[in-house]
Amino acid sequence: MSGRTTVLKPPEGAMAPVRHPDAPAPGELLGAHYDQCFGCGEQSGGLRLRVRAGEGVGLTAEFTVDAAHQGAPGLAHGGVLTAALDETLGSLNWLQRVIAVTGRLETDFVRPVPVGTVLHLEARVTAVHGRKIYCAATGRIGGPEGPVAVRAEALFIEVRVDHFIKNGRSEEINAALADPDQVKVARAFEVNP
Ligand SMILES: CCCCCCCC(=O)SCCNC(=O)CCNC(=O)[C@H](O)C(C)(C)COP(=O)(O)OP(=O)(O)OC[C@H]1O[C@@H](n2cnc3c(N)ncnc32)[C@H](O)[C@@H]1OP(=O)(O)O
Repeated sequence: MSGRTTVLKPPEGAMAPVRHPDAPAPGELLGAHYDQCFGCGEQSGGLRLRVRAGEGVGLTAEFTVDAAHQGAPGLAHGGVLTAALDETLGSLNWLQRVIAVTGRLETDFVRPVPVGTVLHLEARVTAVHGRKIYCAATGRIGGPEGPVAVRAEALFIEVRVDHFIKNGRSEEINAALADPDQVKVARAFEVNP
């Protein structure tokens, strides 16, 4: 028995995900979509996640747990590990060229993750039904084939770019829109150019 909520099970009629023909090639580093992003940006205390496109609608990522990510002494905080899973899963949308946000995310914490550990993440979209994108991820320690420390299933919901413009604080929205680099502007709002 998985114990997962049924909303994370793709309904009858769900389709296989489709990789966009212009998606980054397998092995290609995706880079930060927004330099202030807690997950993939460079600011101190953030996760500085490095994500690479994989085959199909799948990818891999690495996250190094540092002292700023602790919960218990010497161990990663569970919320930080969930954030790493969320960011990794969110990056899948780049491969489909869809703008989507996390609606629901359920995490299993299988093993404690010490500070200094590199978490090797792998994520894939399992199904799509209308605006709903079903996906799953694992995080392993000790290497990409090491034991699973965390895993998650999630449901992302496709949104329009207005979702960010309407809901984000105007200070950051205006600053992001004012960037002369139009590629950076598009990426900040999760539209993979
Ligand atoms: C490179 C990318 C990096 C990305 C960073 C990582 C991703 C993130 O962390 S994104 C930030 C966190 N998420 C958010 O802030 C989202 C906040 N929530 C919202 O804005 C809205 O609730 C939103 C957009 C998810 C859904 O609202 P709305 O567009 O009105 O959709 P709505 O009509 O209610 O629902 C659409 C469908 O989704 C389902 N749904 C919506 N929310 C959920 C949920 N939480 N759980 C299960 N199902 C849901 C609905 O049941 C409905 O299903 P159906 O079509 O079968 O009836």
